[in-house]
Amino acid sequence: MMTLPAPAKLNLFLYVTGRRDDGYHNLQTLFQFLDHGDELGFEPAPDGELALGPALPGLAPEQNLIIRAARLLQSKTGCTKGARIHLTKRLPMGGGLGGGSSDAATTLVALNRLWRLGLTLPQLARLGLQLGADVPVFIHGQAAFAEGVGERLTPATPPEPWYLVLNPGVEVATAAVFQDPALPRSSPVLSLEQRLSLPWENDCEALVKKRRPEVAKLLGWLLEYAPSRMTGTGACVFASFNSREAAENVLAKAPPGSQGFVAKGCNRSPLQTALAVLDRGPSSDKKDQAAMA
Ligand SMILES: C[C@](O)(CO)[C@H](O)COP(=O)(O)OP(=O)(O)OC[C@H]1O[C@@H](n2ccc(N)nc2=O)[C@H](O)[C@@H]1O
Ligand SMILES: Nc1ncnc2c1ncn2[C@@H]1O[C@H](COP(=O)(O)OP(=O)(O)OP(=O)(O)O)[C@@H](O)[C@H]1O
Repeated sequence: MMTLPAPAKLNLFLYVTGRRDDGYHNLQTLFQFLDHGDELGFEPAPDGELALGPALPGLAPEQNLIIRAARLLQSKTGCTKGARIHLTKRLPMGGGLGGGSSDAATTLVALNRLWRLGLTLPQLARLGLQLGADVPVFIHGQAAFAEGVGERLTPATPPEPWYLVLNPGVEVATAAVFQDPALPRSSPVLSLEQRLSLPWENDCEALVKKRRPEVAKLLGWLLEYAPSRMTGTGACVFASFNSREAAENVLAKAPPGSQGFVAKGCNRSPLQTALAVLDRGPSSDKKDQAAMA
């Protein structure tokens, strides 16, 4: 079984700079990964068979981005191989942590290896974009300033603090936020340097706080302890700390009904780190040990 992580992302800032003719929005956002997320296991299966378990409540397997990613890869390459996929779901759905997109990205990268298709990361990222605006950054696996709908990526190296992520327990549909007439859509297009030097904000935050009092309440609570924001289109909120211990101390006091976790910000995706370990293989570990002895 090939086991690989599907990490969460945070949008450290998120500005909406305009609406395109197709209804999608141009953004300027800073993506960073977390060392916390879902986990996927992949095993070969015959005759193009695709099986996924356990099922996610309320989501038919054919709608799951994991199966959609696998089918897309089969149809684009004509591959007739199959896979059995095991999903350990840890990320809240509709939480703004990109769980579905990350699952799709890990599936594309893993099956490209399992089925020996030889697609490059840019080719996989182009395929992934058909599944969701956030999929390409998960495939490239490097923290990035994203523009366009999220597909134009410039690598970035923001600080890597500890984060406390809190989930108010409500699901926010991304499409509903982008369709809302009250969403501000005219932030200026600035350079990465300008964006980094200005305060980091999220253009969706005020609207979601208004529509979802649970988000407003939790963010208000968290702001008492540390600088805090919403990620993506919500509903999760996050605050940064200098140490794991400081973040865990605040988690221990979190209001009843909220759920959360502490994780480290990573500019290199845990998926890339796991793939590098796979590539090195057990034999090169032994060689390293021998070289160090
Ligand atoms: C807002 C972010 O979370 C920032 O990371 C993402 O850009 C959202 O990415 P995602 O969940 O992969 O979104 P998609 O599945 O591609 O799109 C969901 C819906 O959100 C809207 N949408 C999404 C991304 C974008 N740049 N403009 C949009 O208007 C579209 O109505 C779309 O139908
Ligand atoms: N493997 C999957 N994991 C989670 N959601 C999935 C998956 N496949 C399909 N979905 C659908 O996608 C929707 C959004 O899920 P996701 O967890 O990616 O939201 P999100 O964290 O808000 O993402 P983003 O920040 O990219 O908007 C879910 O409500 C669900 O209907």
